[in-house]
Order: sequence, then C-alpha cells, then structure tokens
Amino acid sequence: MKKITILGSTGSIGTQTLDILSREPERYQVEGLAAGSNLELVIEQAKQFKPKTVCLSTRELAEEAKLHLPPGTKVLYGNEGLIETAASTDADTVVTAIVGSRGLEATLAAIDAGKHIGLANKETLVTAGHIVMRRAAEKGVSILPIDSEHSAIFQCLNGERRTDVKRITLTASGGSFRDRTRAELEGVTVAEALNHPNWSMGAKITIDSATMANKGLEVIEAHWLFDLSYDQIDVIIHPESIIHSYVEFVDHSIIAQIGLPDMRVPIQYALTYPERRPTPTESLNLAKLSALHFREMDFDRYPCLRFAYESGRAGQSVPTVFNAANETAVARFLDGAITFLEIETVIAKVLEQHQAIDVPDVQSIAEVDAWARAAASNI
Ligand SMILES: NC(=O)C1=CN([C@@H]2O[C@H](COP(=O)(O)OP(=O)(O)OC[C@H]3O[C@@H](n4cnc5c(N)ncnc54)[C@H](OP(=O)(O)O)[C@@H]3O)[C@@H](O)[C@H]2O)C=CC1
Ligand SMILES: CC(=O)[C@@H](O)[C@H](O)COP(=O)(O)O
Ligand SMILES: [Mn+2]
Repeated sequence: MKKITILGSTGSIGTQTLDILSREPERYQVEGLAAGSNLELVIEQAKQFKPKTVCLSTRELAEEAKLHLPPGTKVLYGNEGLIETAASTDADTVVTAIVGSRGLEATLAAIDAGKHIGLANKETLVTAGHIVMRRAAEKGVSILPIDSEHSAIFQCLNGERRTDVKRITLTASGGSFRDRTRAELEGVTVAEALNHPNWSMGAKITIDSATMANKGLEVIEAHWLFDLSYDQIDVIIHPESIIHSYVEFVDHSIIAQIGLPDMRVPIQYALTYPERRPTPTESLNLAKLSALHFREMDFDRYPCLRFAYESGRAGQSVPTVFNAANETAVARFLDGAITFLEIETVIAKVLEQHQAIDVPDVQSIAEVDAWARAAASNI
C-alpha cells in the first residue's frame, strides 16, 4: 500500500489527487493532509480518508478543526505544522500542491525525511532548484513531476539517453487572453483573467497562464528537473493543450506526450510510476479533432516569459526575485490593487532594483524573497 501526504489538499491539485486515491482505496493510505483555510472541505476529506495528521494555516482554525475531526487525529497548524506534516508522517510520497515559494521549507523537510516528492509546487524549484535537486540526490529520493508539461517530458525521456536530447519544447495554451492584442489588455477584469480556456486551476496559476509567467516558471522548473540549459528549452503556443510537451532528439526524431487536458493523468503517473493505471479521463480520439494549432512564441507580447528566461540565465538569486515579485504582483492584481498589465511592470521594476547574490542558501533565499515581496508591494 502506498502512503501519501498531500500539502494543499483542498486546492485544485489536492482535490484531484484525492479523487485519484479514492478510486483505488486498496492501493493508497492517506497519512497527512495540509490545507490553508478551507476548514469545511478538509474536515470532509479527513472523515473520508482518515489521515493521522491534519494541518491548517492558523491555530484558530486548528482548534476549530479539532471539534470536528475523527478522534485521535493529530492537528497541527502554521508553517511549523506544515513542515511537521511533510516530514513526520509515515508517508513514502509527499504531494506538494500548495501555491508559492512558501512550500520550500516543507518540501525540503520531506526530502530530508526521505520522502519521494510528487511535485506540483513549481515555485519551490524556481526559487531554490539548486538546493532541492541536490538534497533529493543526496537523500536518494525522486522528484516526480506533476506539472503536465514536465510529466510529458518525463514520459518522453523514458528509456532515452540524456545525451541524445537536442531540445525540449513546452506547450502553452496562451491563457485567457490569447486572442487579444496587448492594446486589448488595458482594463481587463480579474474575472476575465480567471477564465482559462482549457484548465480549471487555482487563481494564481490561472493568472500566471494569462501573463505567460506560468510558462516562464515552467522553463526554470524544466531546467532543474531535466538538467538542461536554457538554450535547450523552447516554448510554443498550442491553444488546444492536447500535445502536453515534446522532446527532439539529436536525430531530429520528436517524441510527444498527448492526451485530453486532465491533470489526473500526470498526478496519477507521479504516484504509480513506472506503472500505468487506468484513469477516469476520456480517450483522445484524434479522428474527432478537427485540427491542432501552433503559434511561435512572441516575447514582446509576453514579457513575463522573457523575464523568466533572463532570470533563469542570470541564476544566483535572480529567479527567487522573479518568482517573489510575480507572486506579489498577482496577489495585488487579484485584490484589485493593480491592473493586469501592471503585473509585468512590477516584476520588471523589482528585477531592476535587485543586486544579485551568488548561489544563495535557504536563509538568504528567504531574505531575498522577503525583500522582493516588499519591493513589489511598494511599487
Ligand atoms: N491546478 C493545476 O492544474 C496545476 C497546478 N500546478 C501547481 O500546483 C500548485 C497548486 O496549484 P493549485 O492546486 O492550482 O492551487 P489552489 O489555489 O487551487 O490550491 C492551493 C492549496 O494550497 C493551500 N494553502 C494555501 N495557503 C496555505 C498555507 N498557508 N498552508 C498550507 N496550505 C495552504 C490551499 O488551502 P485552502 O484552499 O484551504 O486555503 C489549497 O489547498 C501551484 O504551485 C501550481 O503552480 C501545476 C500544474 C497544474
Ligand atoms: C495544467 C498545467 O500544467 C498548467 O500549468 C497549464 O500548463 C496551464 O496552462 P498554460 O499552458 O496556459 O500555462
Ligand atoms: Mn503546466
């Protein structure tokens, strides 16, 4: 039986992970669930999956949860609780499905405790890829990608020699404003930005899709996961999200992973790898697809993607700044404090102000992250 802990169980990835687990209860035991503030849902989940540990974001929520959770459930809270949930349960795999670089410490704690990671929380790799990948290698644990593009690349690389890879290409849907010009982005609303054409996801990543910052984060994520240079990582717009990404080899053969857009496929693959199990998603019938479309990436239309490549190539503390400025700018847009186009202005200004520091450790990443958030809040 596979033992799983989910950090962010009440979100889009968290609930879809539990949906997968619920279909084969004889194969999985849920050890721990961590949520933010959705008390009602995490209590419902705990009653169904009977984890030994439940964590909430605050002490008040944890106290309230205790009144409703099955007797004997250990209830934790806050960042310390999240770290303990990640590290101290009997789980063999921790699914990291919380949003943002706040997931870093808990991810590292899980790795240090010898847990395999099903990684959805891409921001942890963006902000500290050098630390996460080195620790995982030292501990002999796997970081299995849940992000659809990275799961696709991981599947395409199965059995291949890394030295035979020429380049990889990540596909981007183009997000909610893919058919608008930059001029047409003036005055767009939060509700319009949250209307992703292909995927139902949490708010932050949906805005990132619209600005193309999501693909930028994914380029840096791919750099760390697959040990590729930035020159070997391309991005193409593919509005249908049927081809999830592809690898070109030195002989110019291309292997792509394709299927209907349903995150339960990559989530389950990260949990069952190298085995494949049936999923509830439908079969893709290519004969019924009228066409697949592709557009070259336009870096002037999507400056956030350019910032991500520049940050990744600069290395040092710069990706941490790119990520933290983006997280803050997106939160401000969602709160109605800035416009959609000001997201990229904020990121550009914070990057301009930053004095990069060499190969940061966890402590200095936390400091740089806090500096970038403050700078992004003040613009
Ligand atoms: N959704 C998707 O299809 C995909 C997502 N990803 C990545 O997966 C990650 C999760 O995304 P998604 O599921 O969309 O996000 P959601 O916003 O849907 O979910 C976020 C989760 O994090 C929890 N959370 C928030 N604050 C805290 C906290 N302080 N402590 C513990 N948990 C907290 C939320 O809890 P609560 O709701 O209870 O407050 C919720 O369970 C992101 O990094 C995203 O980029 C990658 C590929 C696809
Ligand atoms: C489902 C998933 O992996 C998301 O990261 C997705 O890629 C977002 O869609 P975009 O292609 O619009 O960024
Ligand atoms: Mn993705």
